[in-house]
Amino acid sequence: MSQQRHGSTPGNAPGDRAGAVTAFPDLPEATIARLPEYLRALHNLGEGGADTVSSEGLAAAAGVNSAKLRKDLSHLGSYGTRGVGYDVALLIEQIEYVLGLDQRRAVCLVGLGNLGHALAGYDGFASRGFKIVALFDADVSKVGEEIQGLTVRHIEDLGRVAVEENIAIGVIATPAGAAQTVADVLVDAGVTSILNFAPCVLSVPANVDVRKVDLAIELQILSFHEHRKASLTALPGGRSATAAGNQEAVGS
Ligand SMILES: NC(=O)c1ccc[n+]([C@@H]2O[C@H](COP(=O)([O-])OP(=O)(O)OC[C@H]3O[C@@H](n4cnc5c(N)ncnc54)[C@H](O)[C@@H]3O)[C@@H](O)[C@H]2O)c1
Repeated sequence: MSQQRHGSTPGNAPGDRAGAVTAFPDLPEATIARLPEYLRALHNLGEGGADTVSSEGLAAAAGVNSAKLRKDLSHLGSYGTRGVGYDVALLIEQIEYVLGLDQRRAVCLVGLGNLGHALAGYDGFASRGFKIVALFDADVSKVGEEIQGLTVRHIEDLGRVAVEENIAIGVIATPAGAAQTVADVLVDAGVTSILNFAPCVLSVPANVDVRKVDLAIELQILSFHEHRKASLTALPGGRSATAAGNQEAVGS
């Protein structure tokens, strides 16, 4: 098998955008979720001087199993070269193309409280294809504040600024009680992708994509795994005494 360039599979060639529009790869959600992990690992490998990487090497660097990785990359038409592996630069290009990272997306952030300040102050988004171009809050005492060279604007200005700045993605970092109102403002402004940090479900039109980030949910999932590990070690032959204590603590 040989590594195939974009275009060897219909519709994923950086140099063949017209084809891509007509046959954009229809990727499983789980694959889409892993592509950024591959990309991060590939950038690290490239910065470390690697030109090629085996599927096992990339899988280990991305923290997934290699069969899953090969399957994921086959969706992009990328199979690697037997005995050589994947071309790091080419694979970066392919993944960035599929994720749409070859176009820098303008992002706005709504809610400049504790979380909003941390997000606005983070300089790692730009290197990964995103630029925060506008900040909004409803609290007049925050309007006018400068954060990382941007001035906090009033939420009432969002509609106008979204058009001026061609904002593609809106990040919500307001309390849950305000998040739906903010989502409505974003949707009315033509924003079709929302990243929601508020712990609530948003109601949006079908053409709007919402991703939710909830650290409490992640902790609850880890809690489940802790609980399960404790249950297993409590079985005969396991570390029952310690496990029983853990299980009680997790389950309480
Ligand atoms: N996803 C996570 O893992 C995670 C972690 C921490 C906090 N959060 C959530 O993030 C949100 C923000 O948390 P925080 O600690 O920064 O809160 P905060 O109270 O410090 O800040 C909220 C900000 O939103 C602004 N705001 C309120 N209503 C608004 C509106 N209608 N339009 C524009 N701005 C408005 C407030 O003026 C304030 O500046 C909360 O919903 C919180 O539960 C999520």
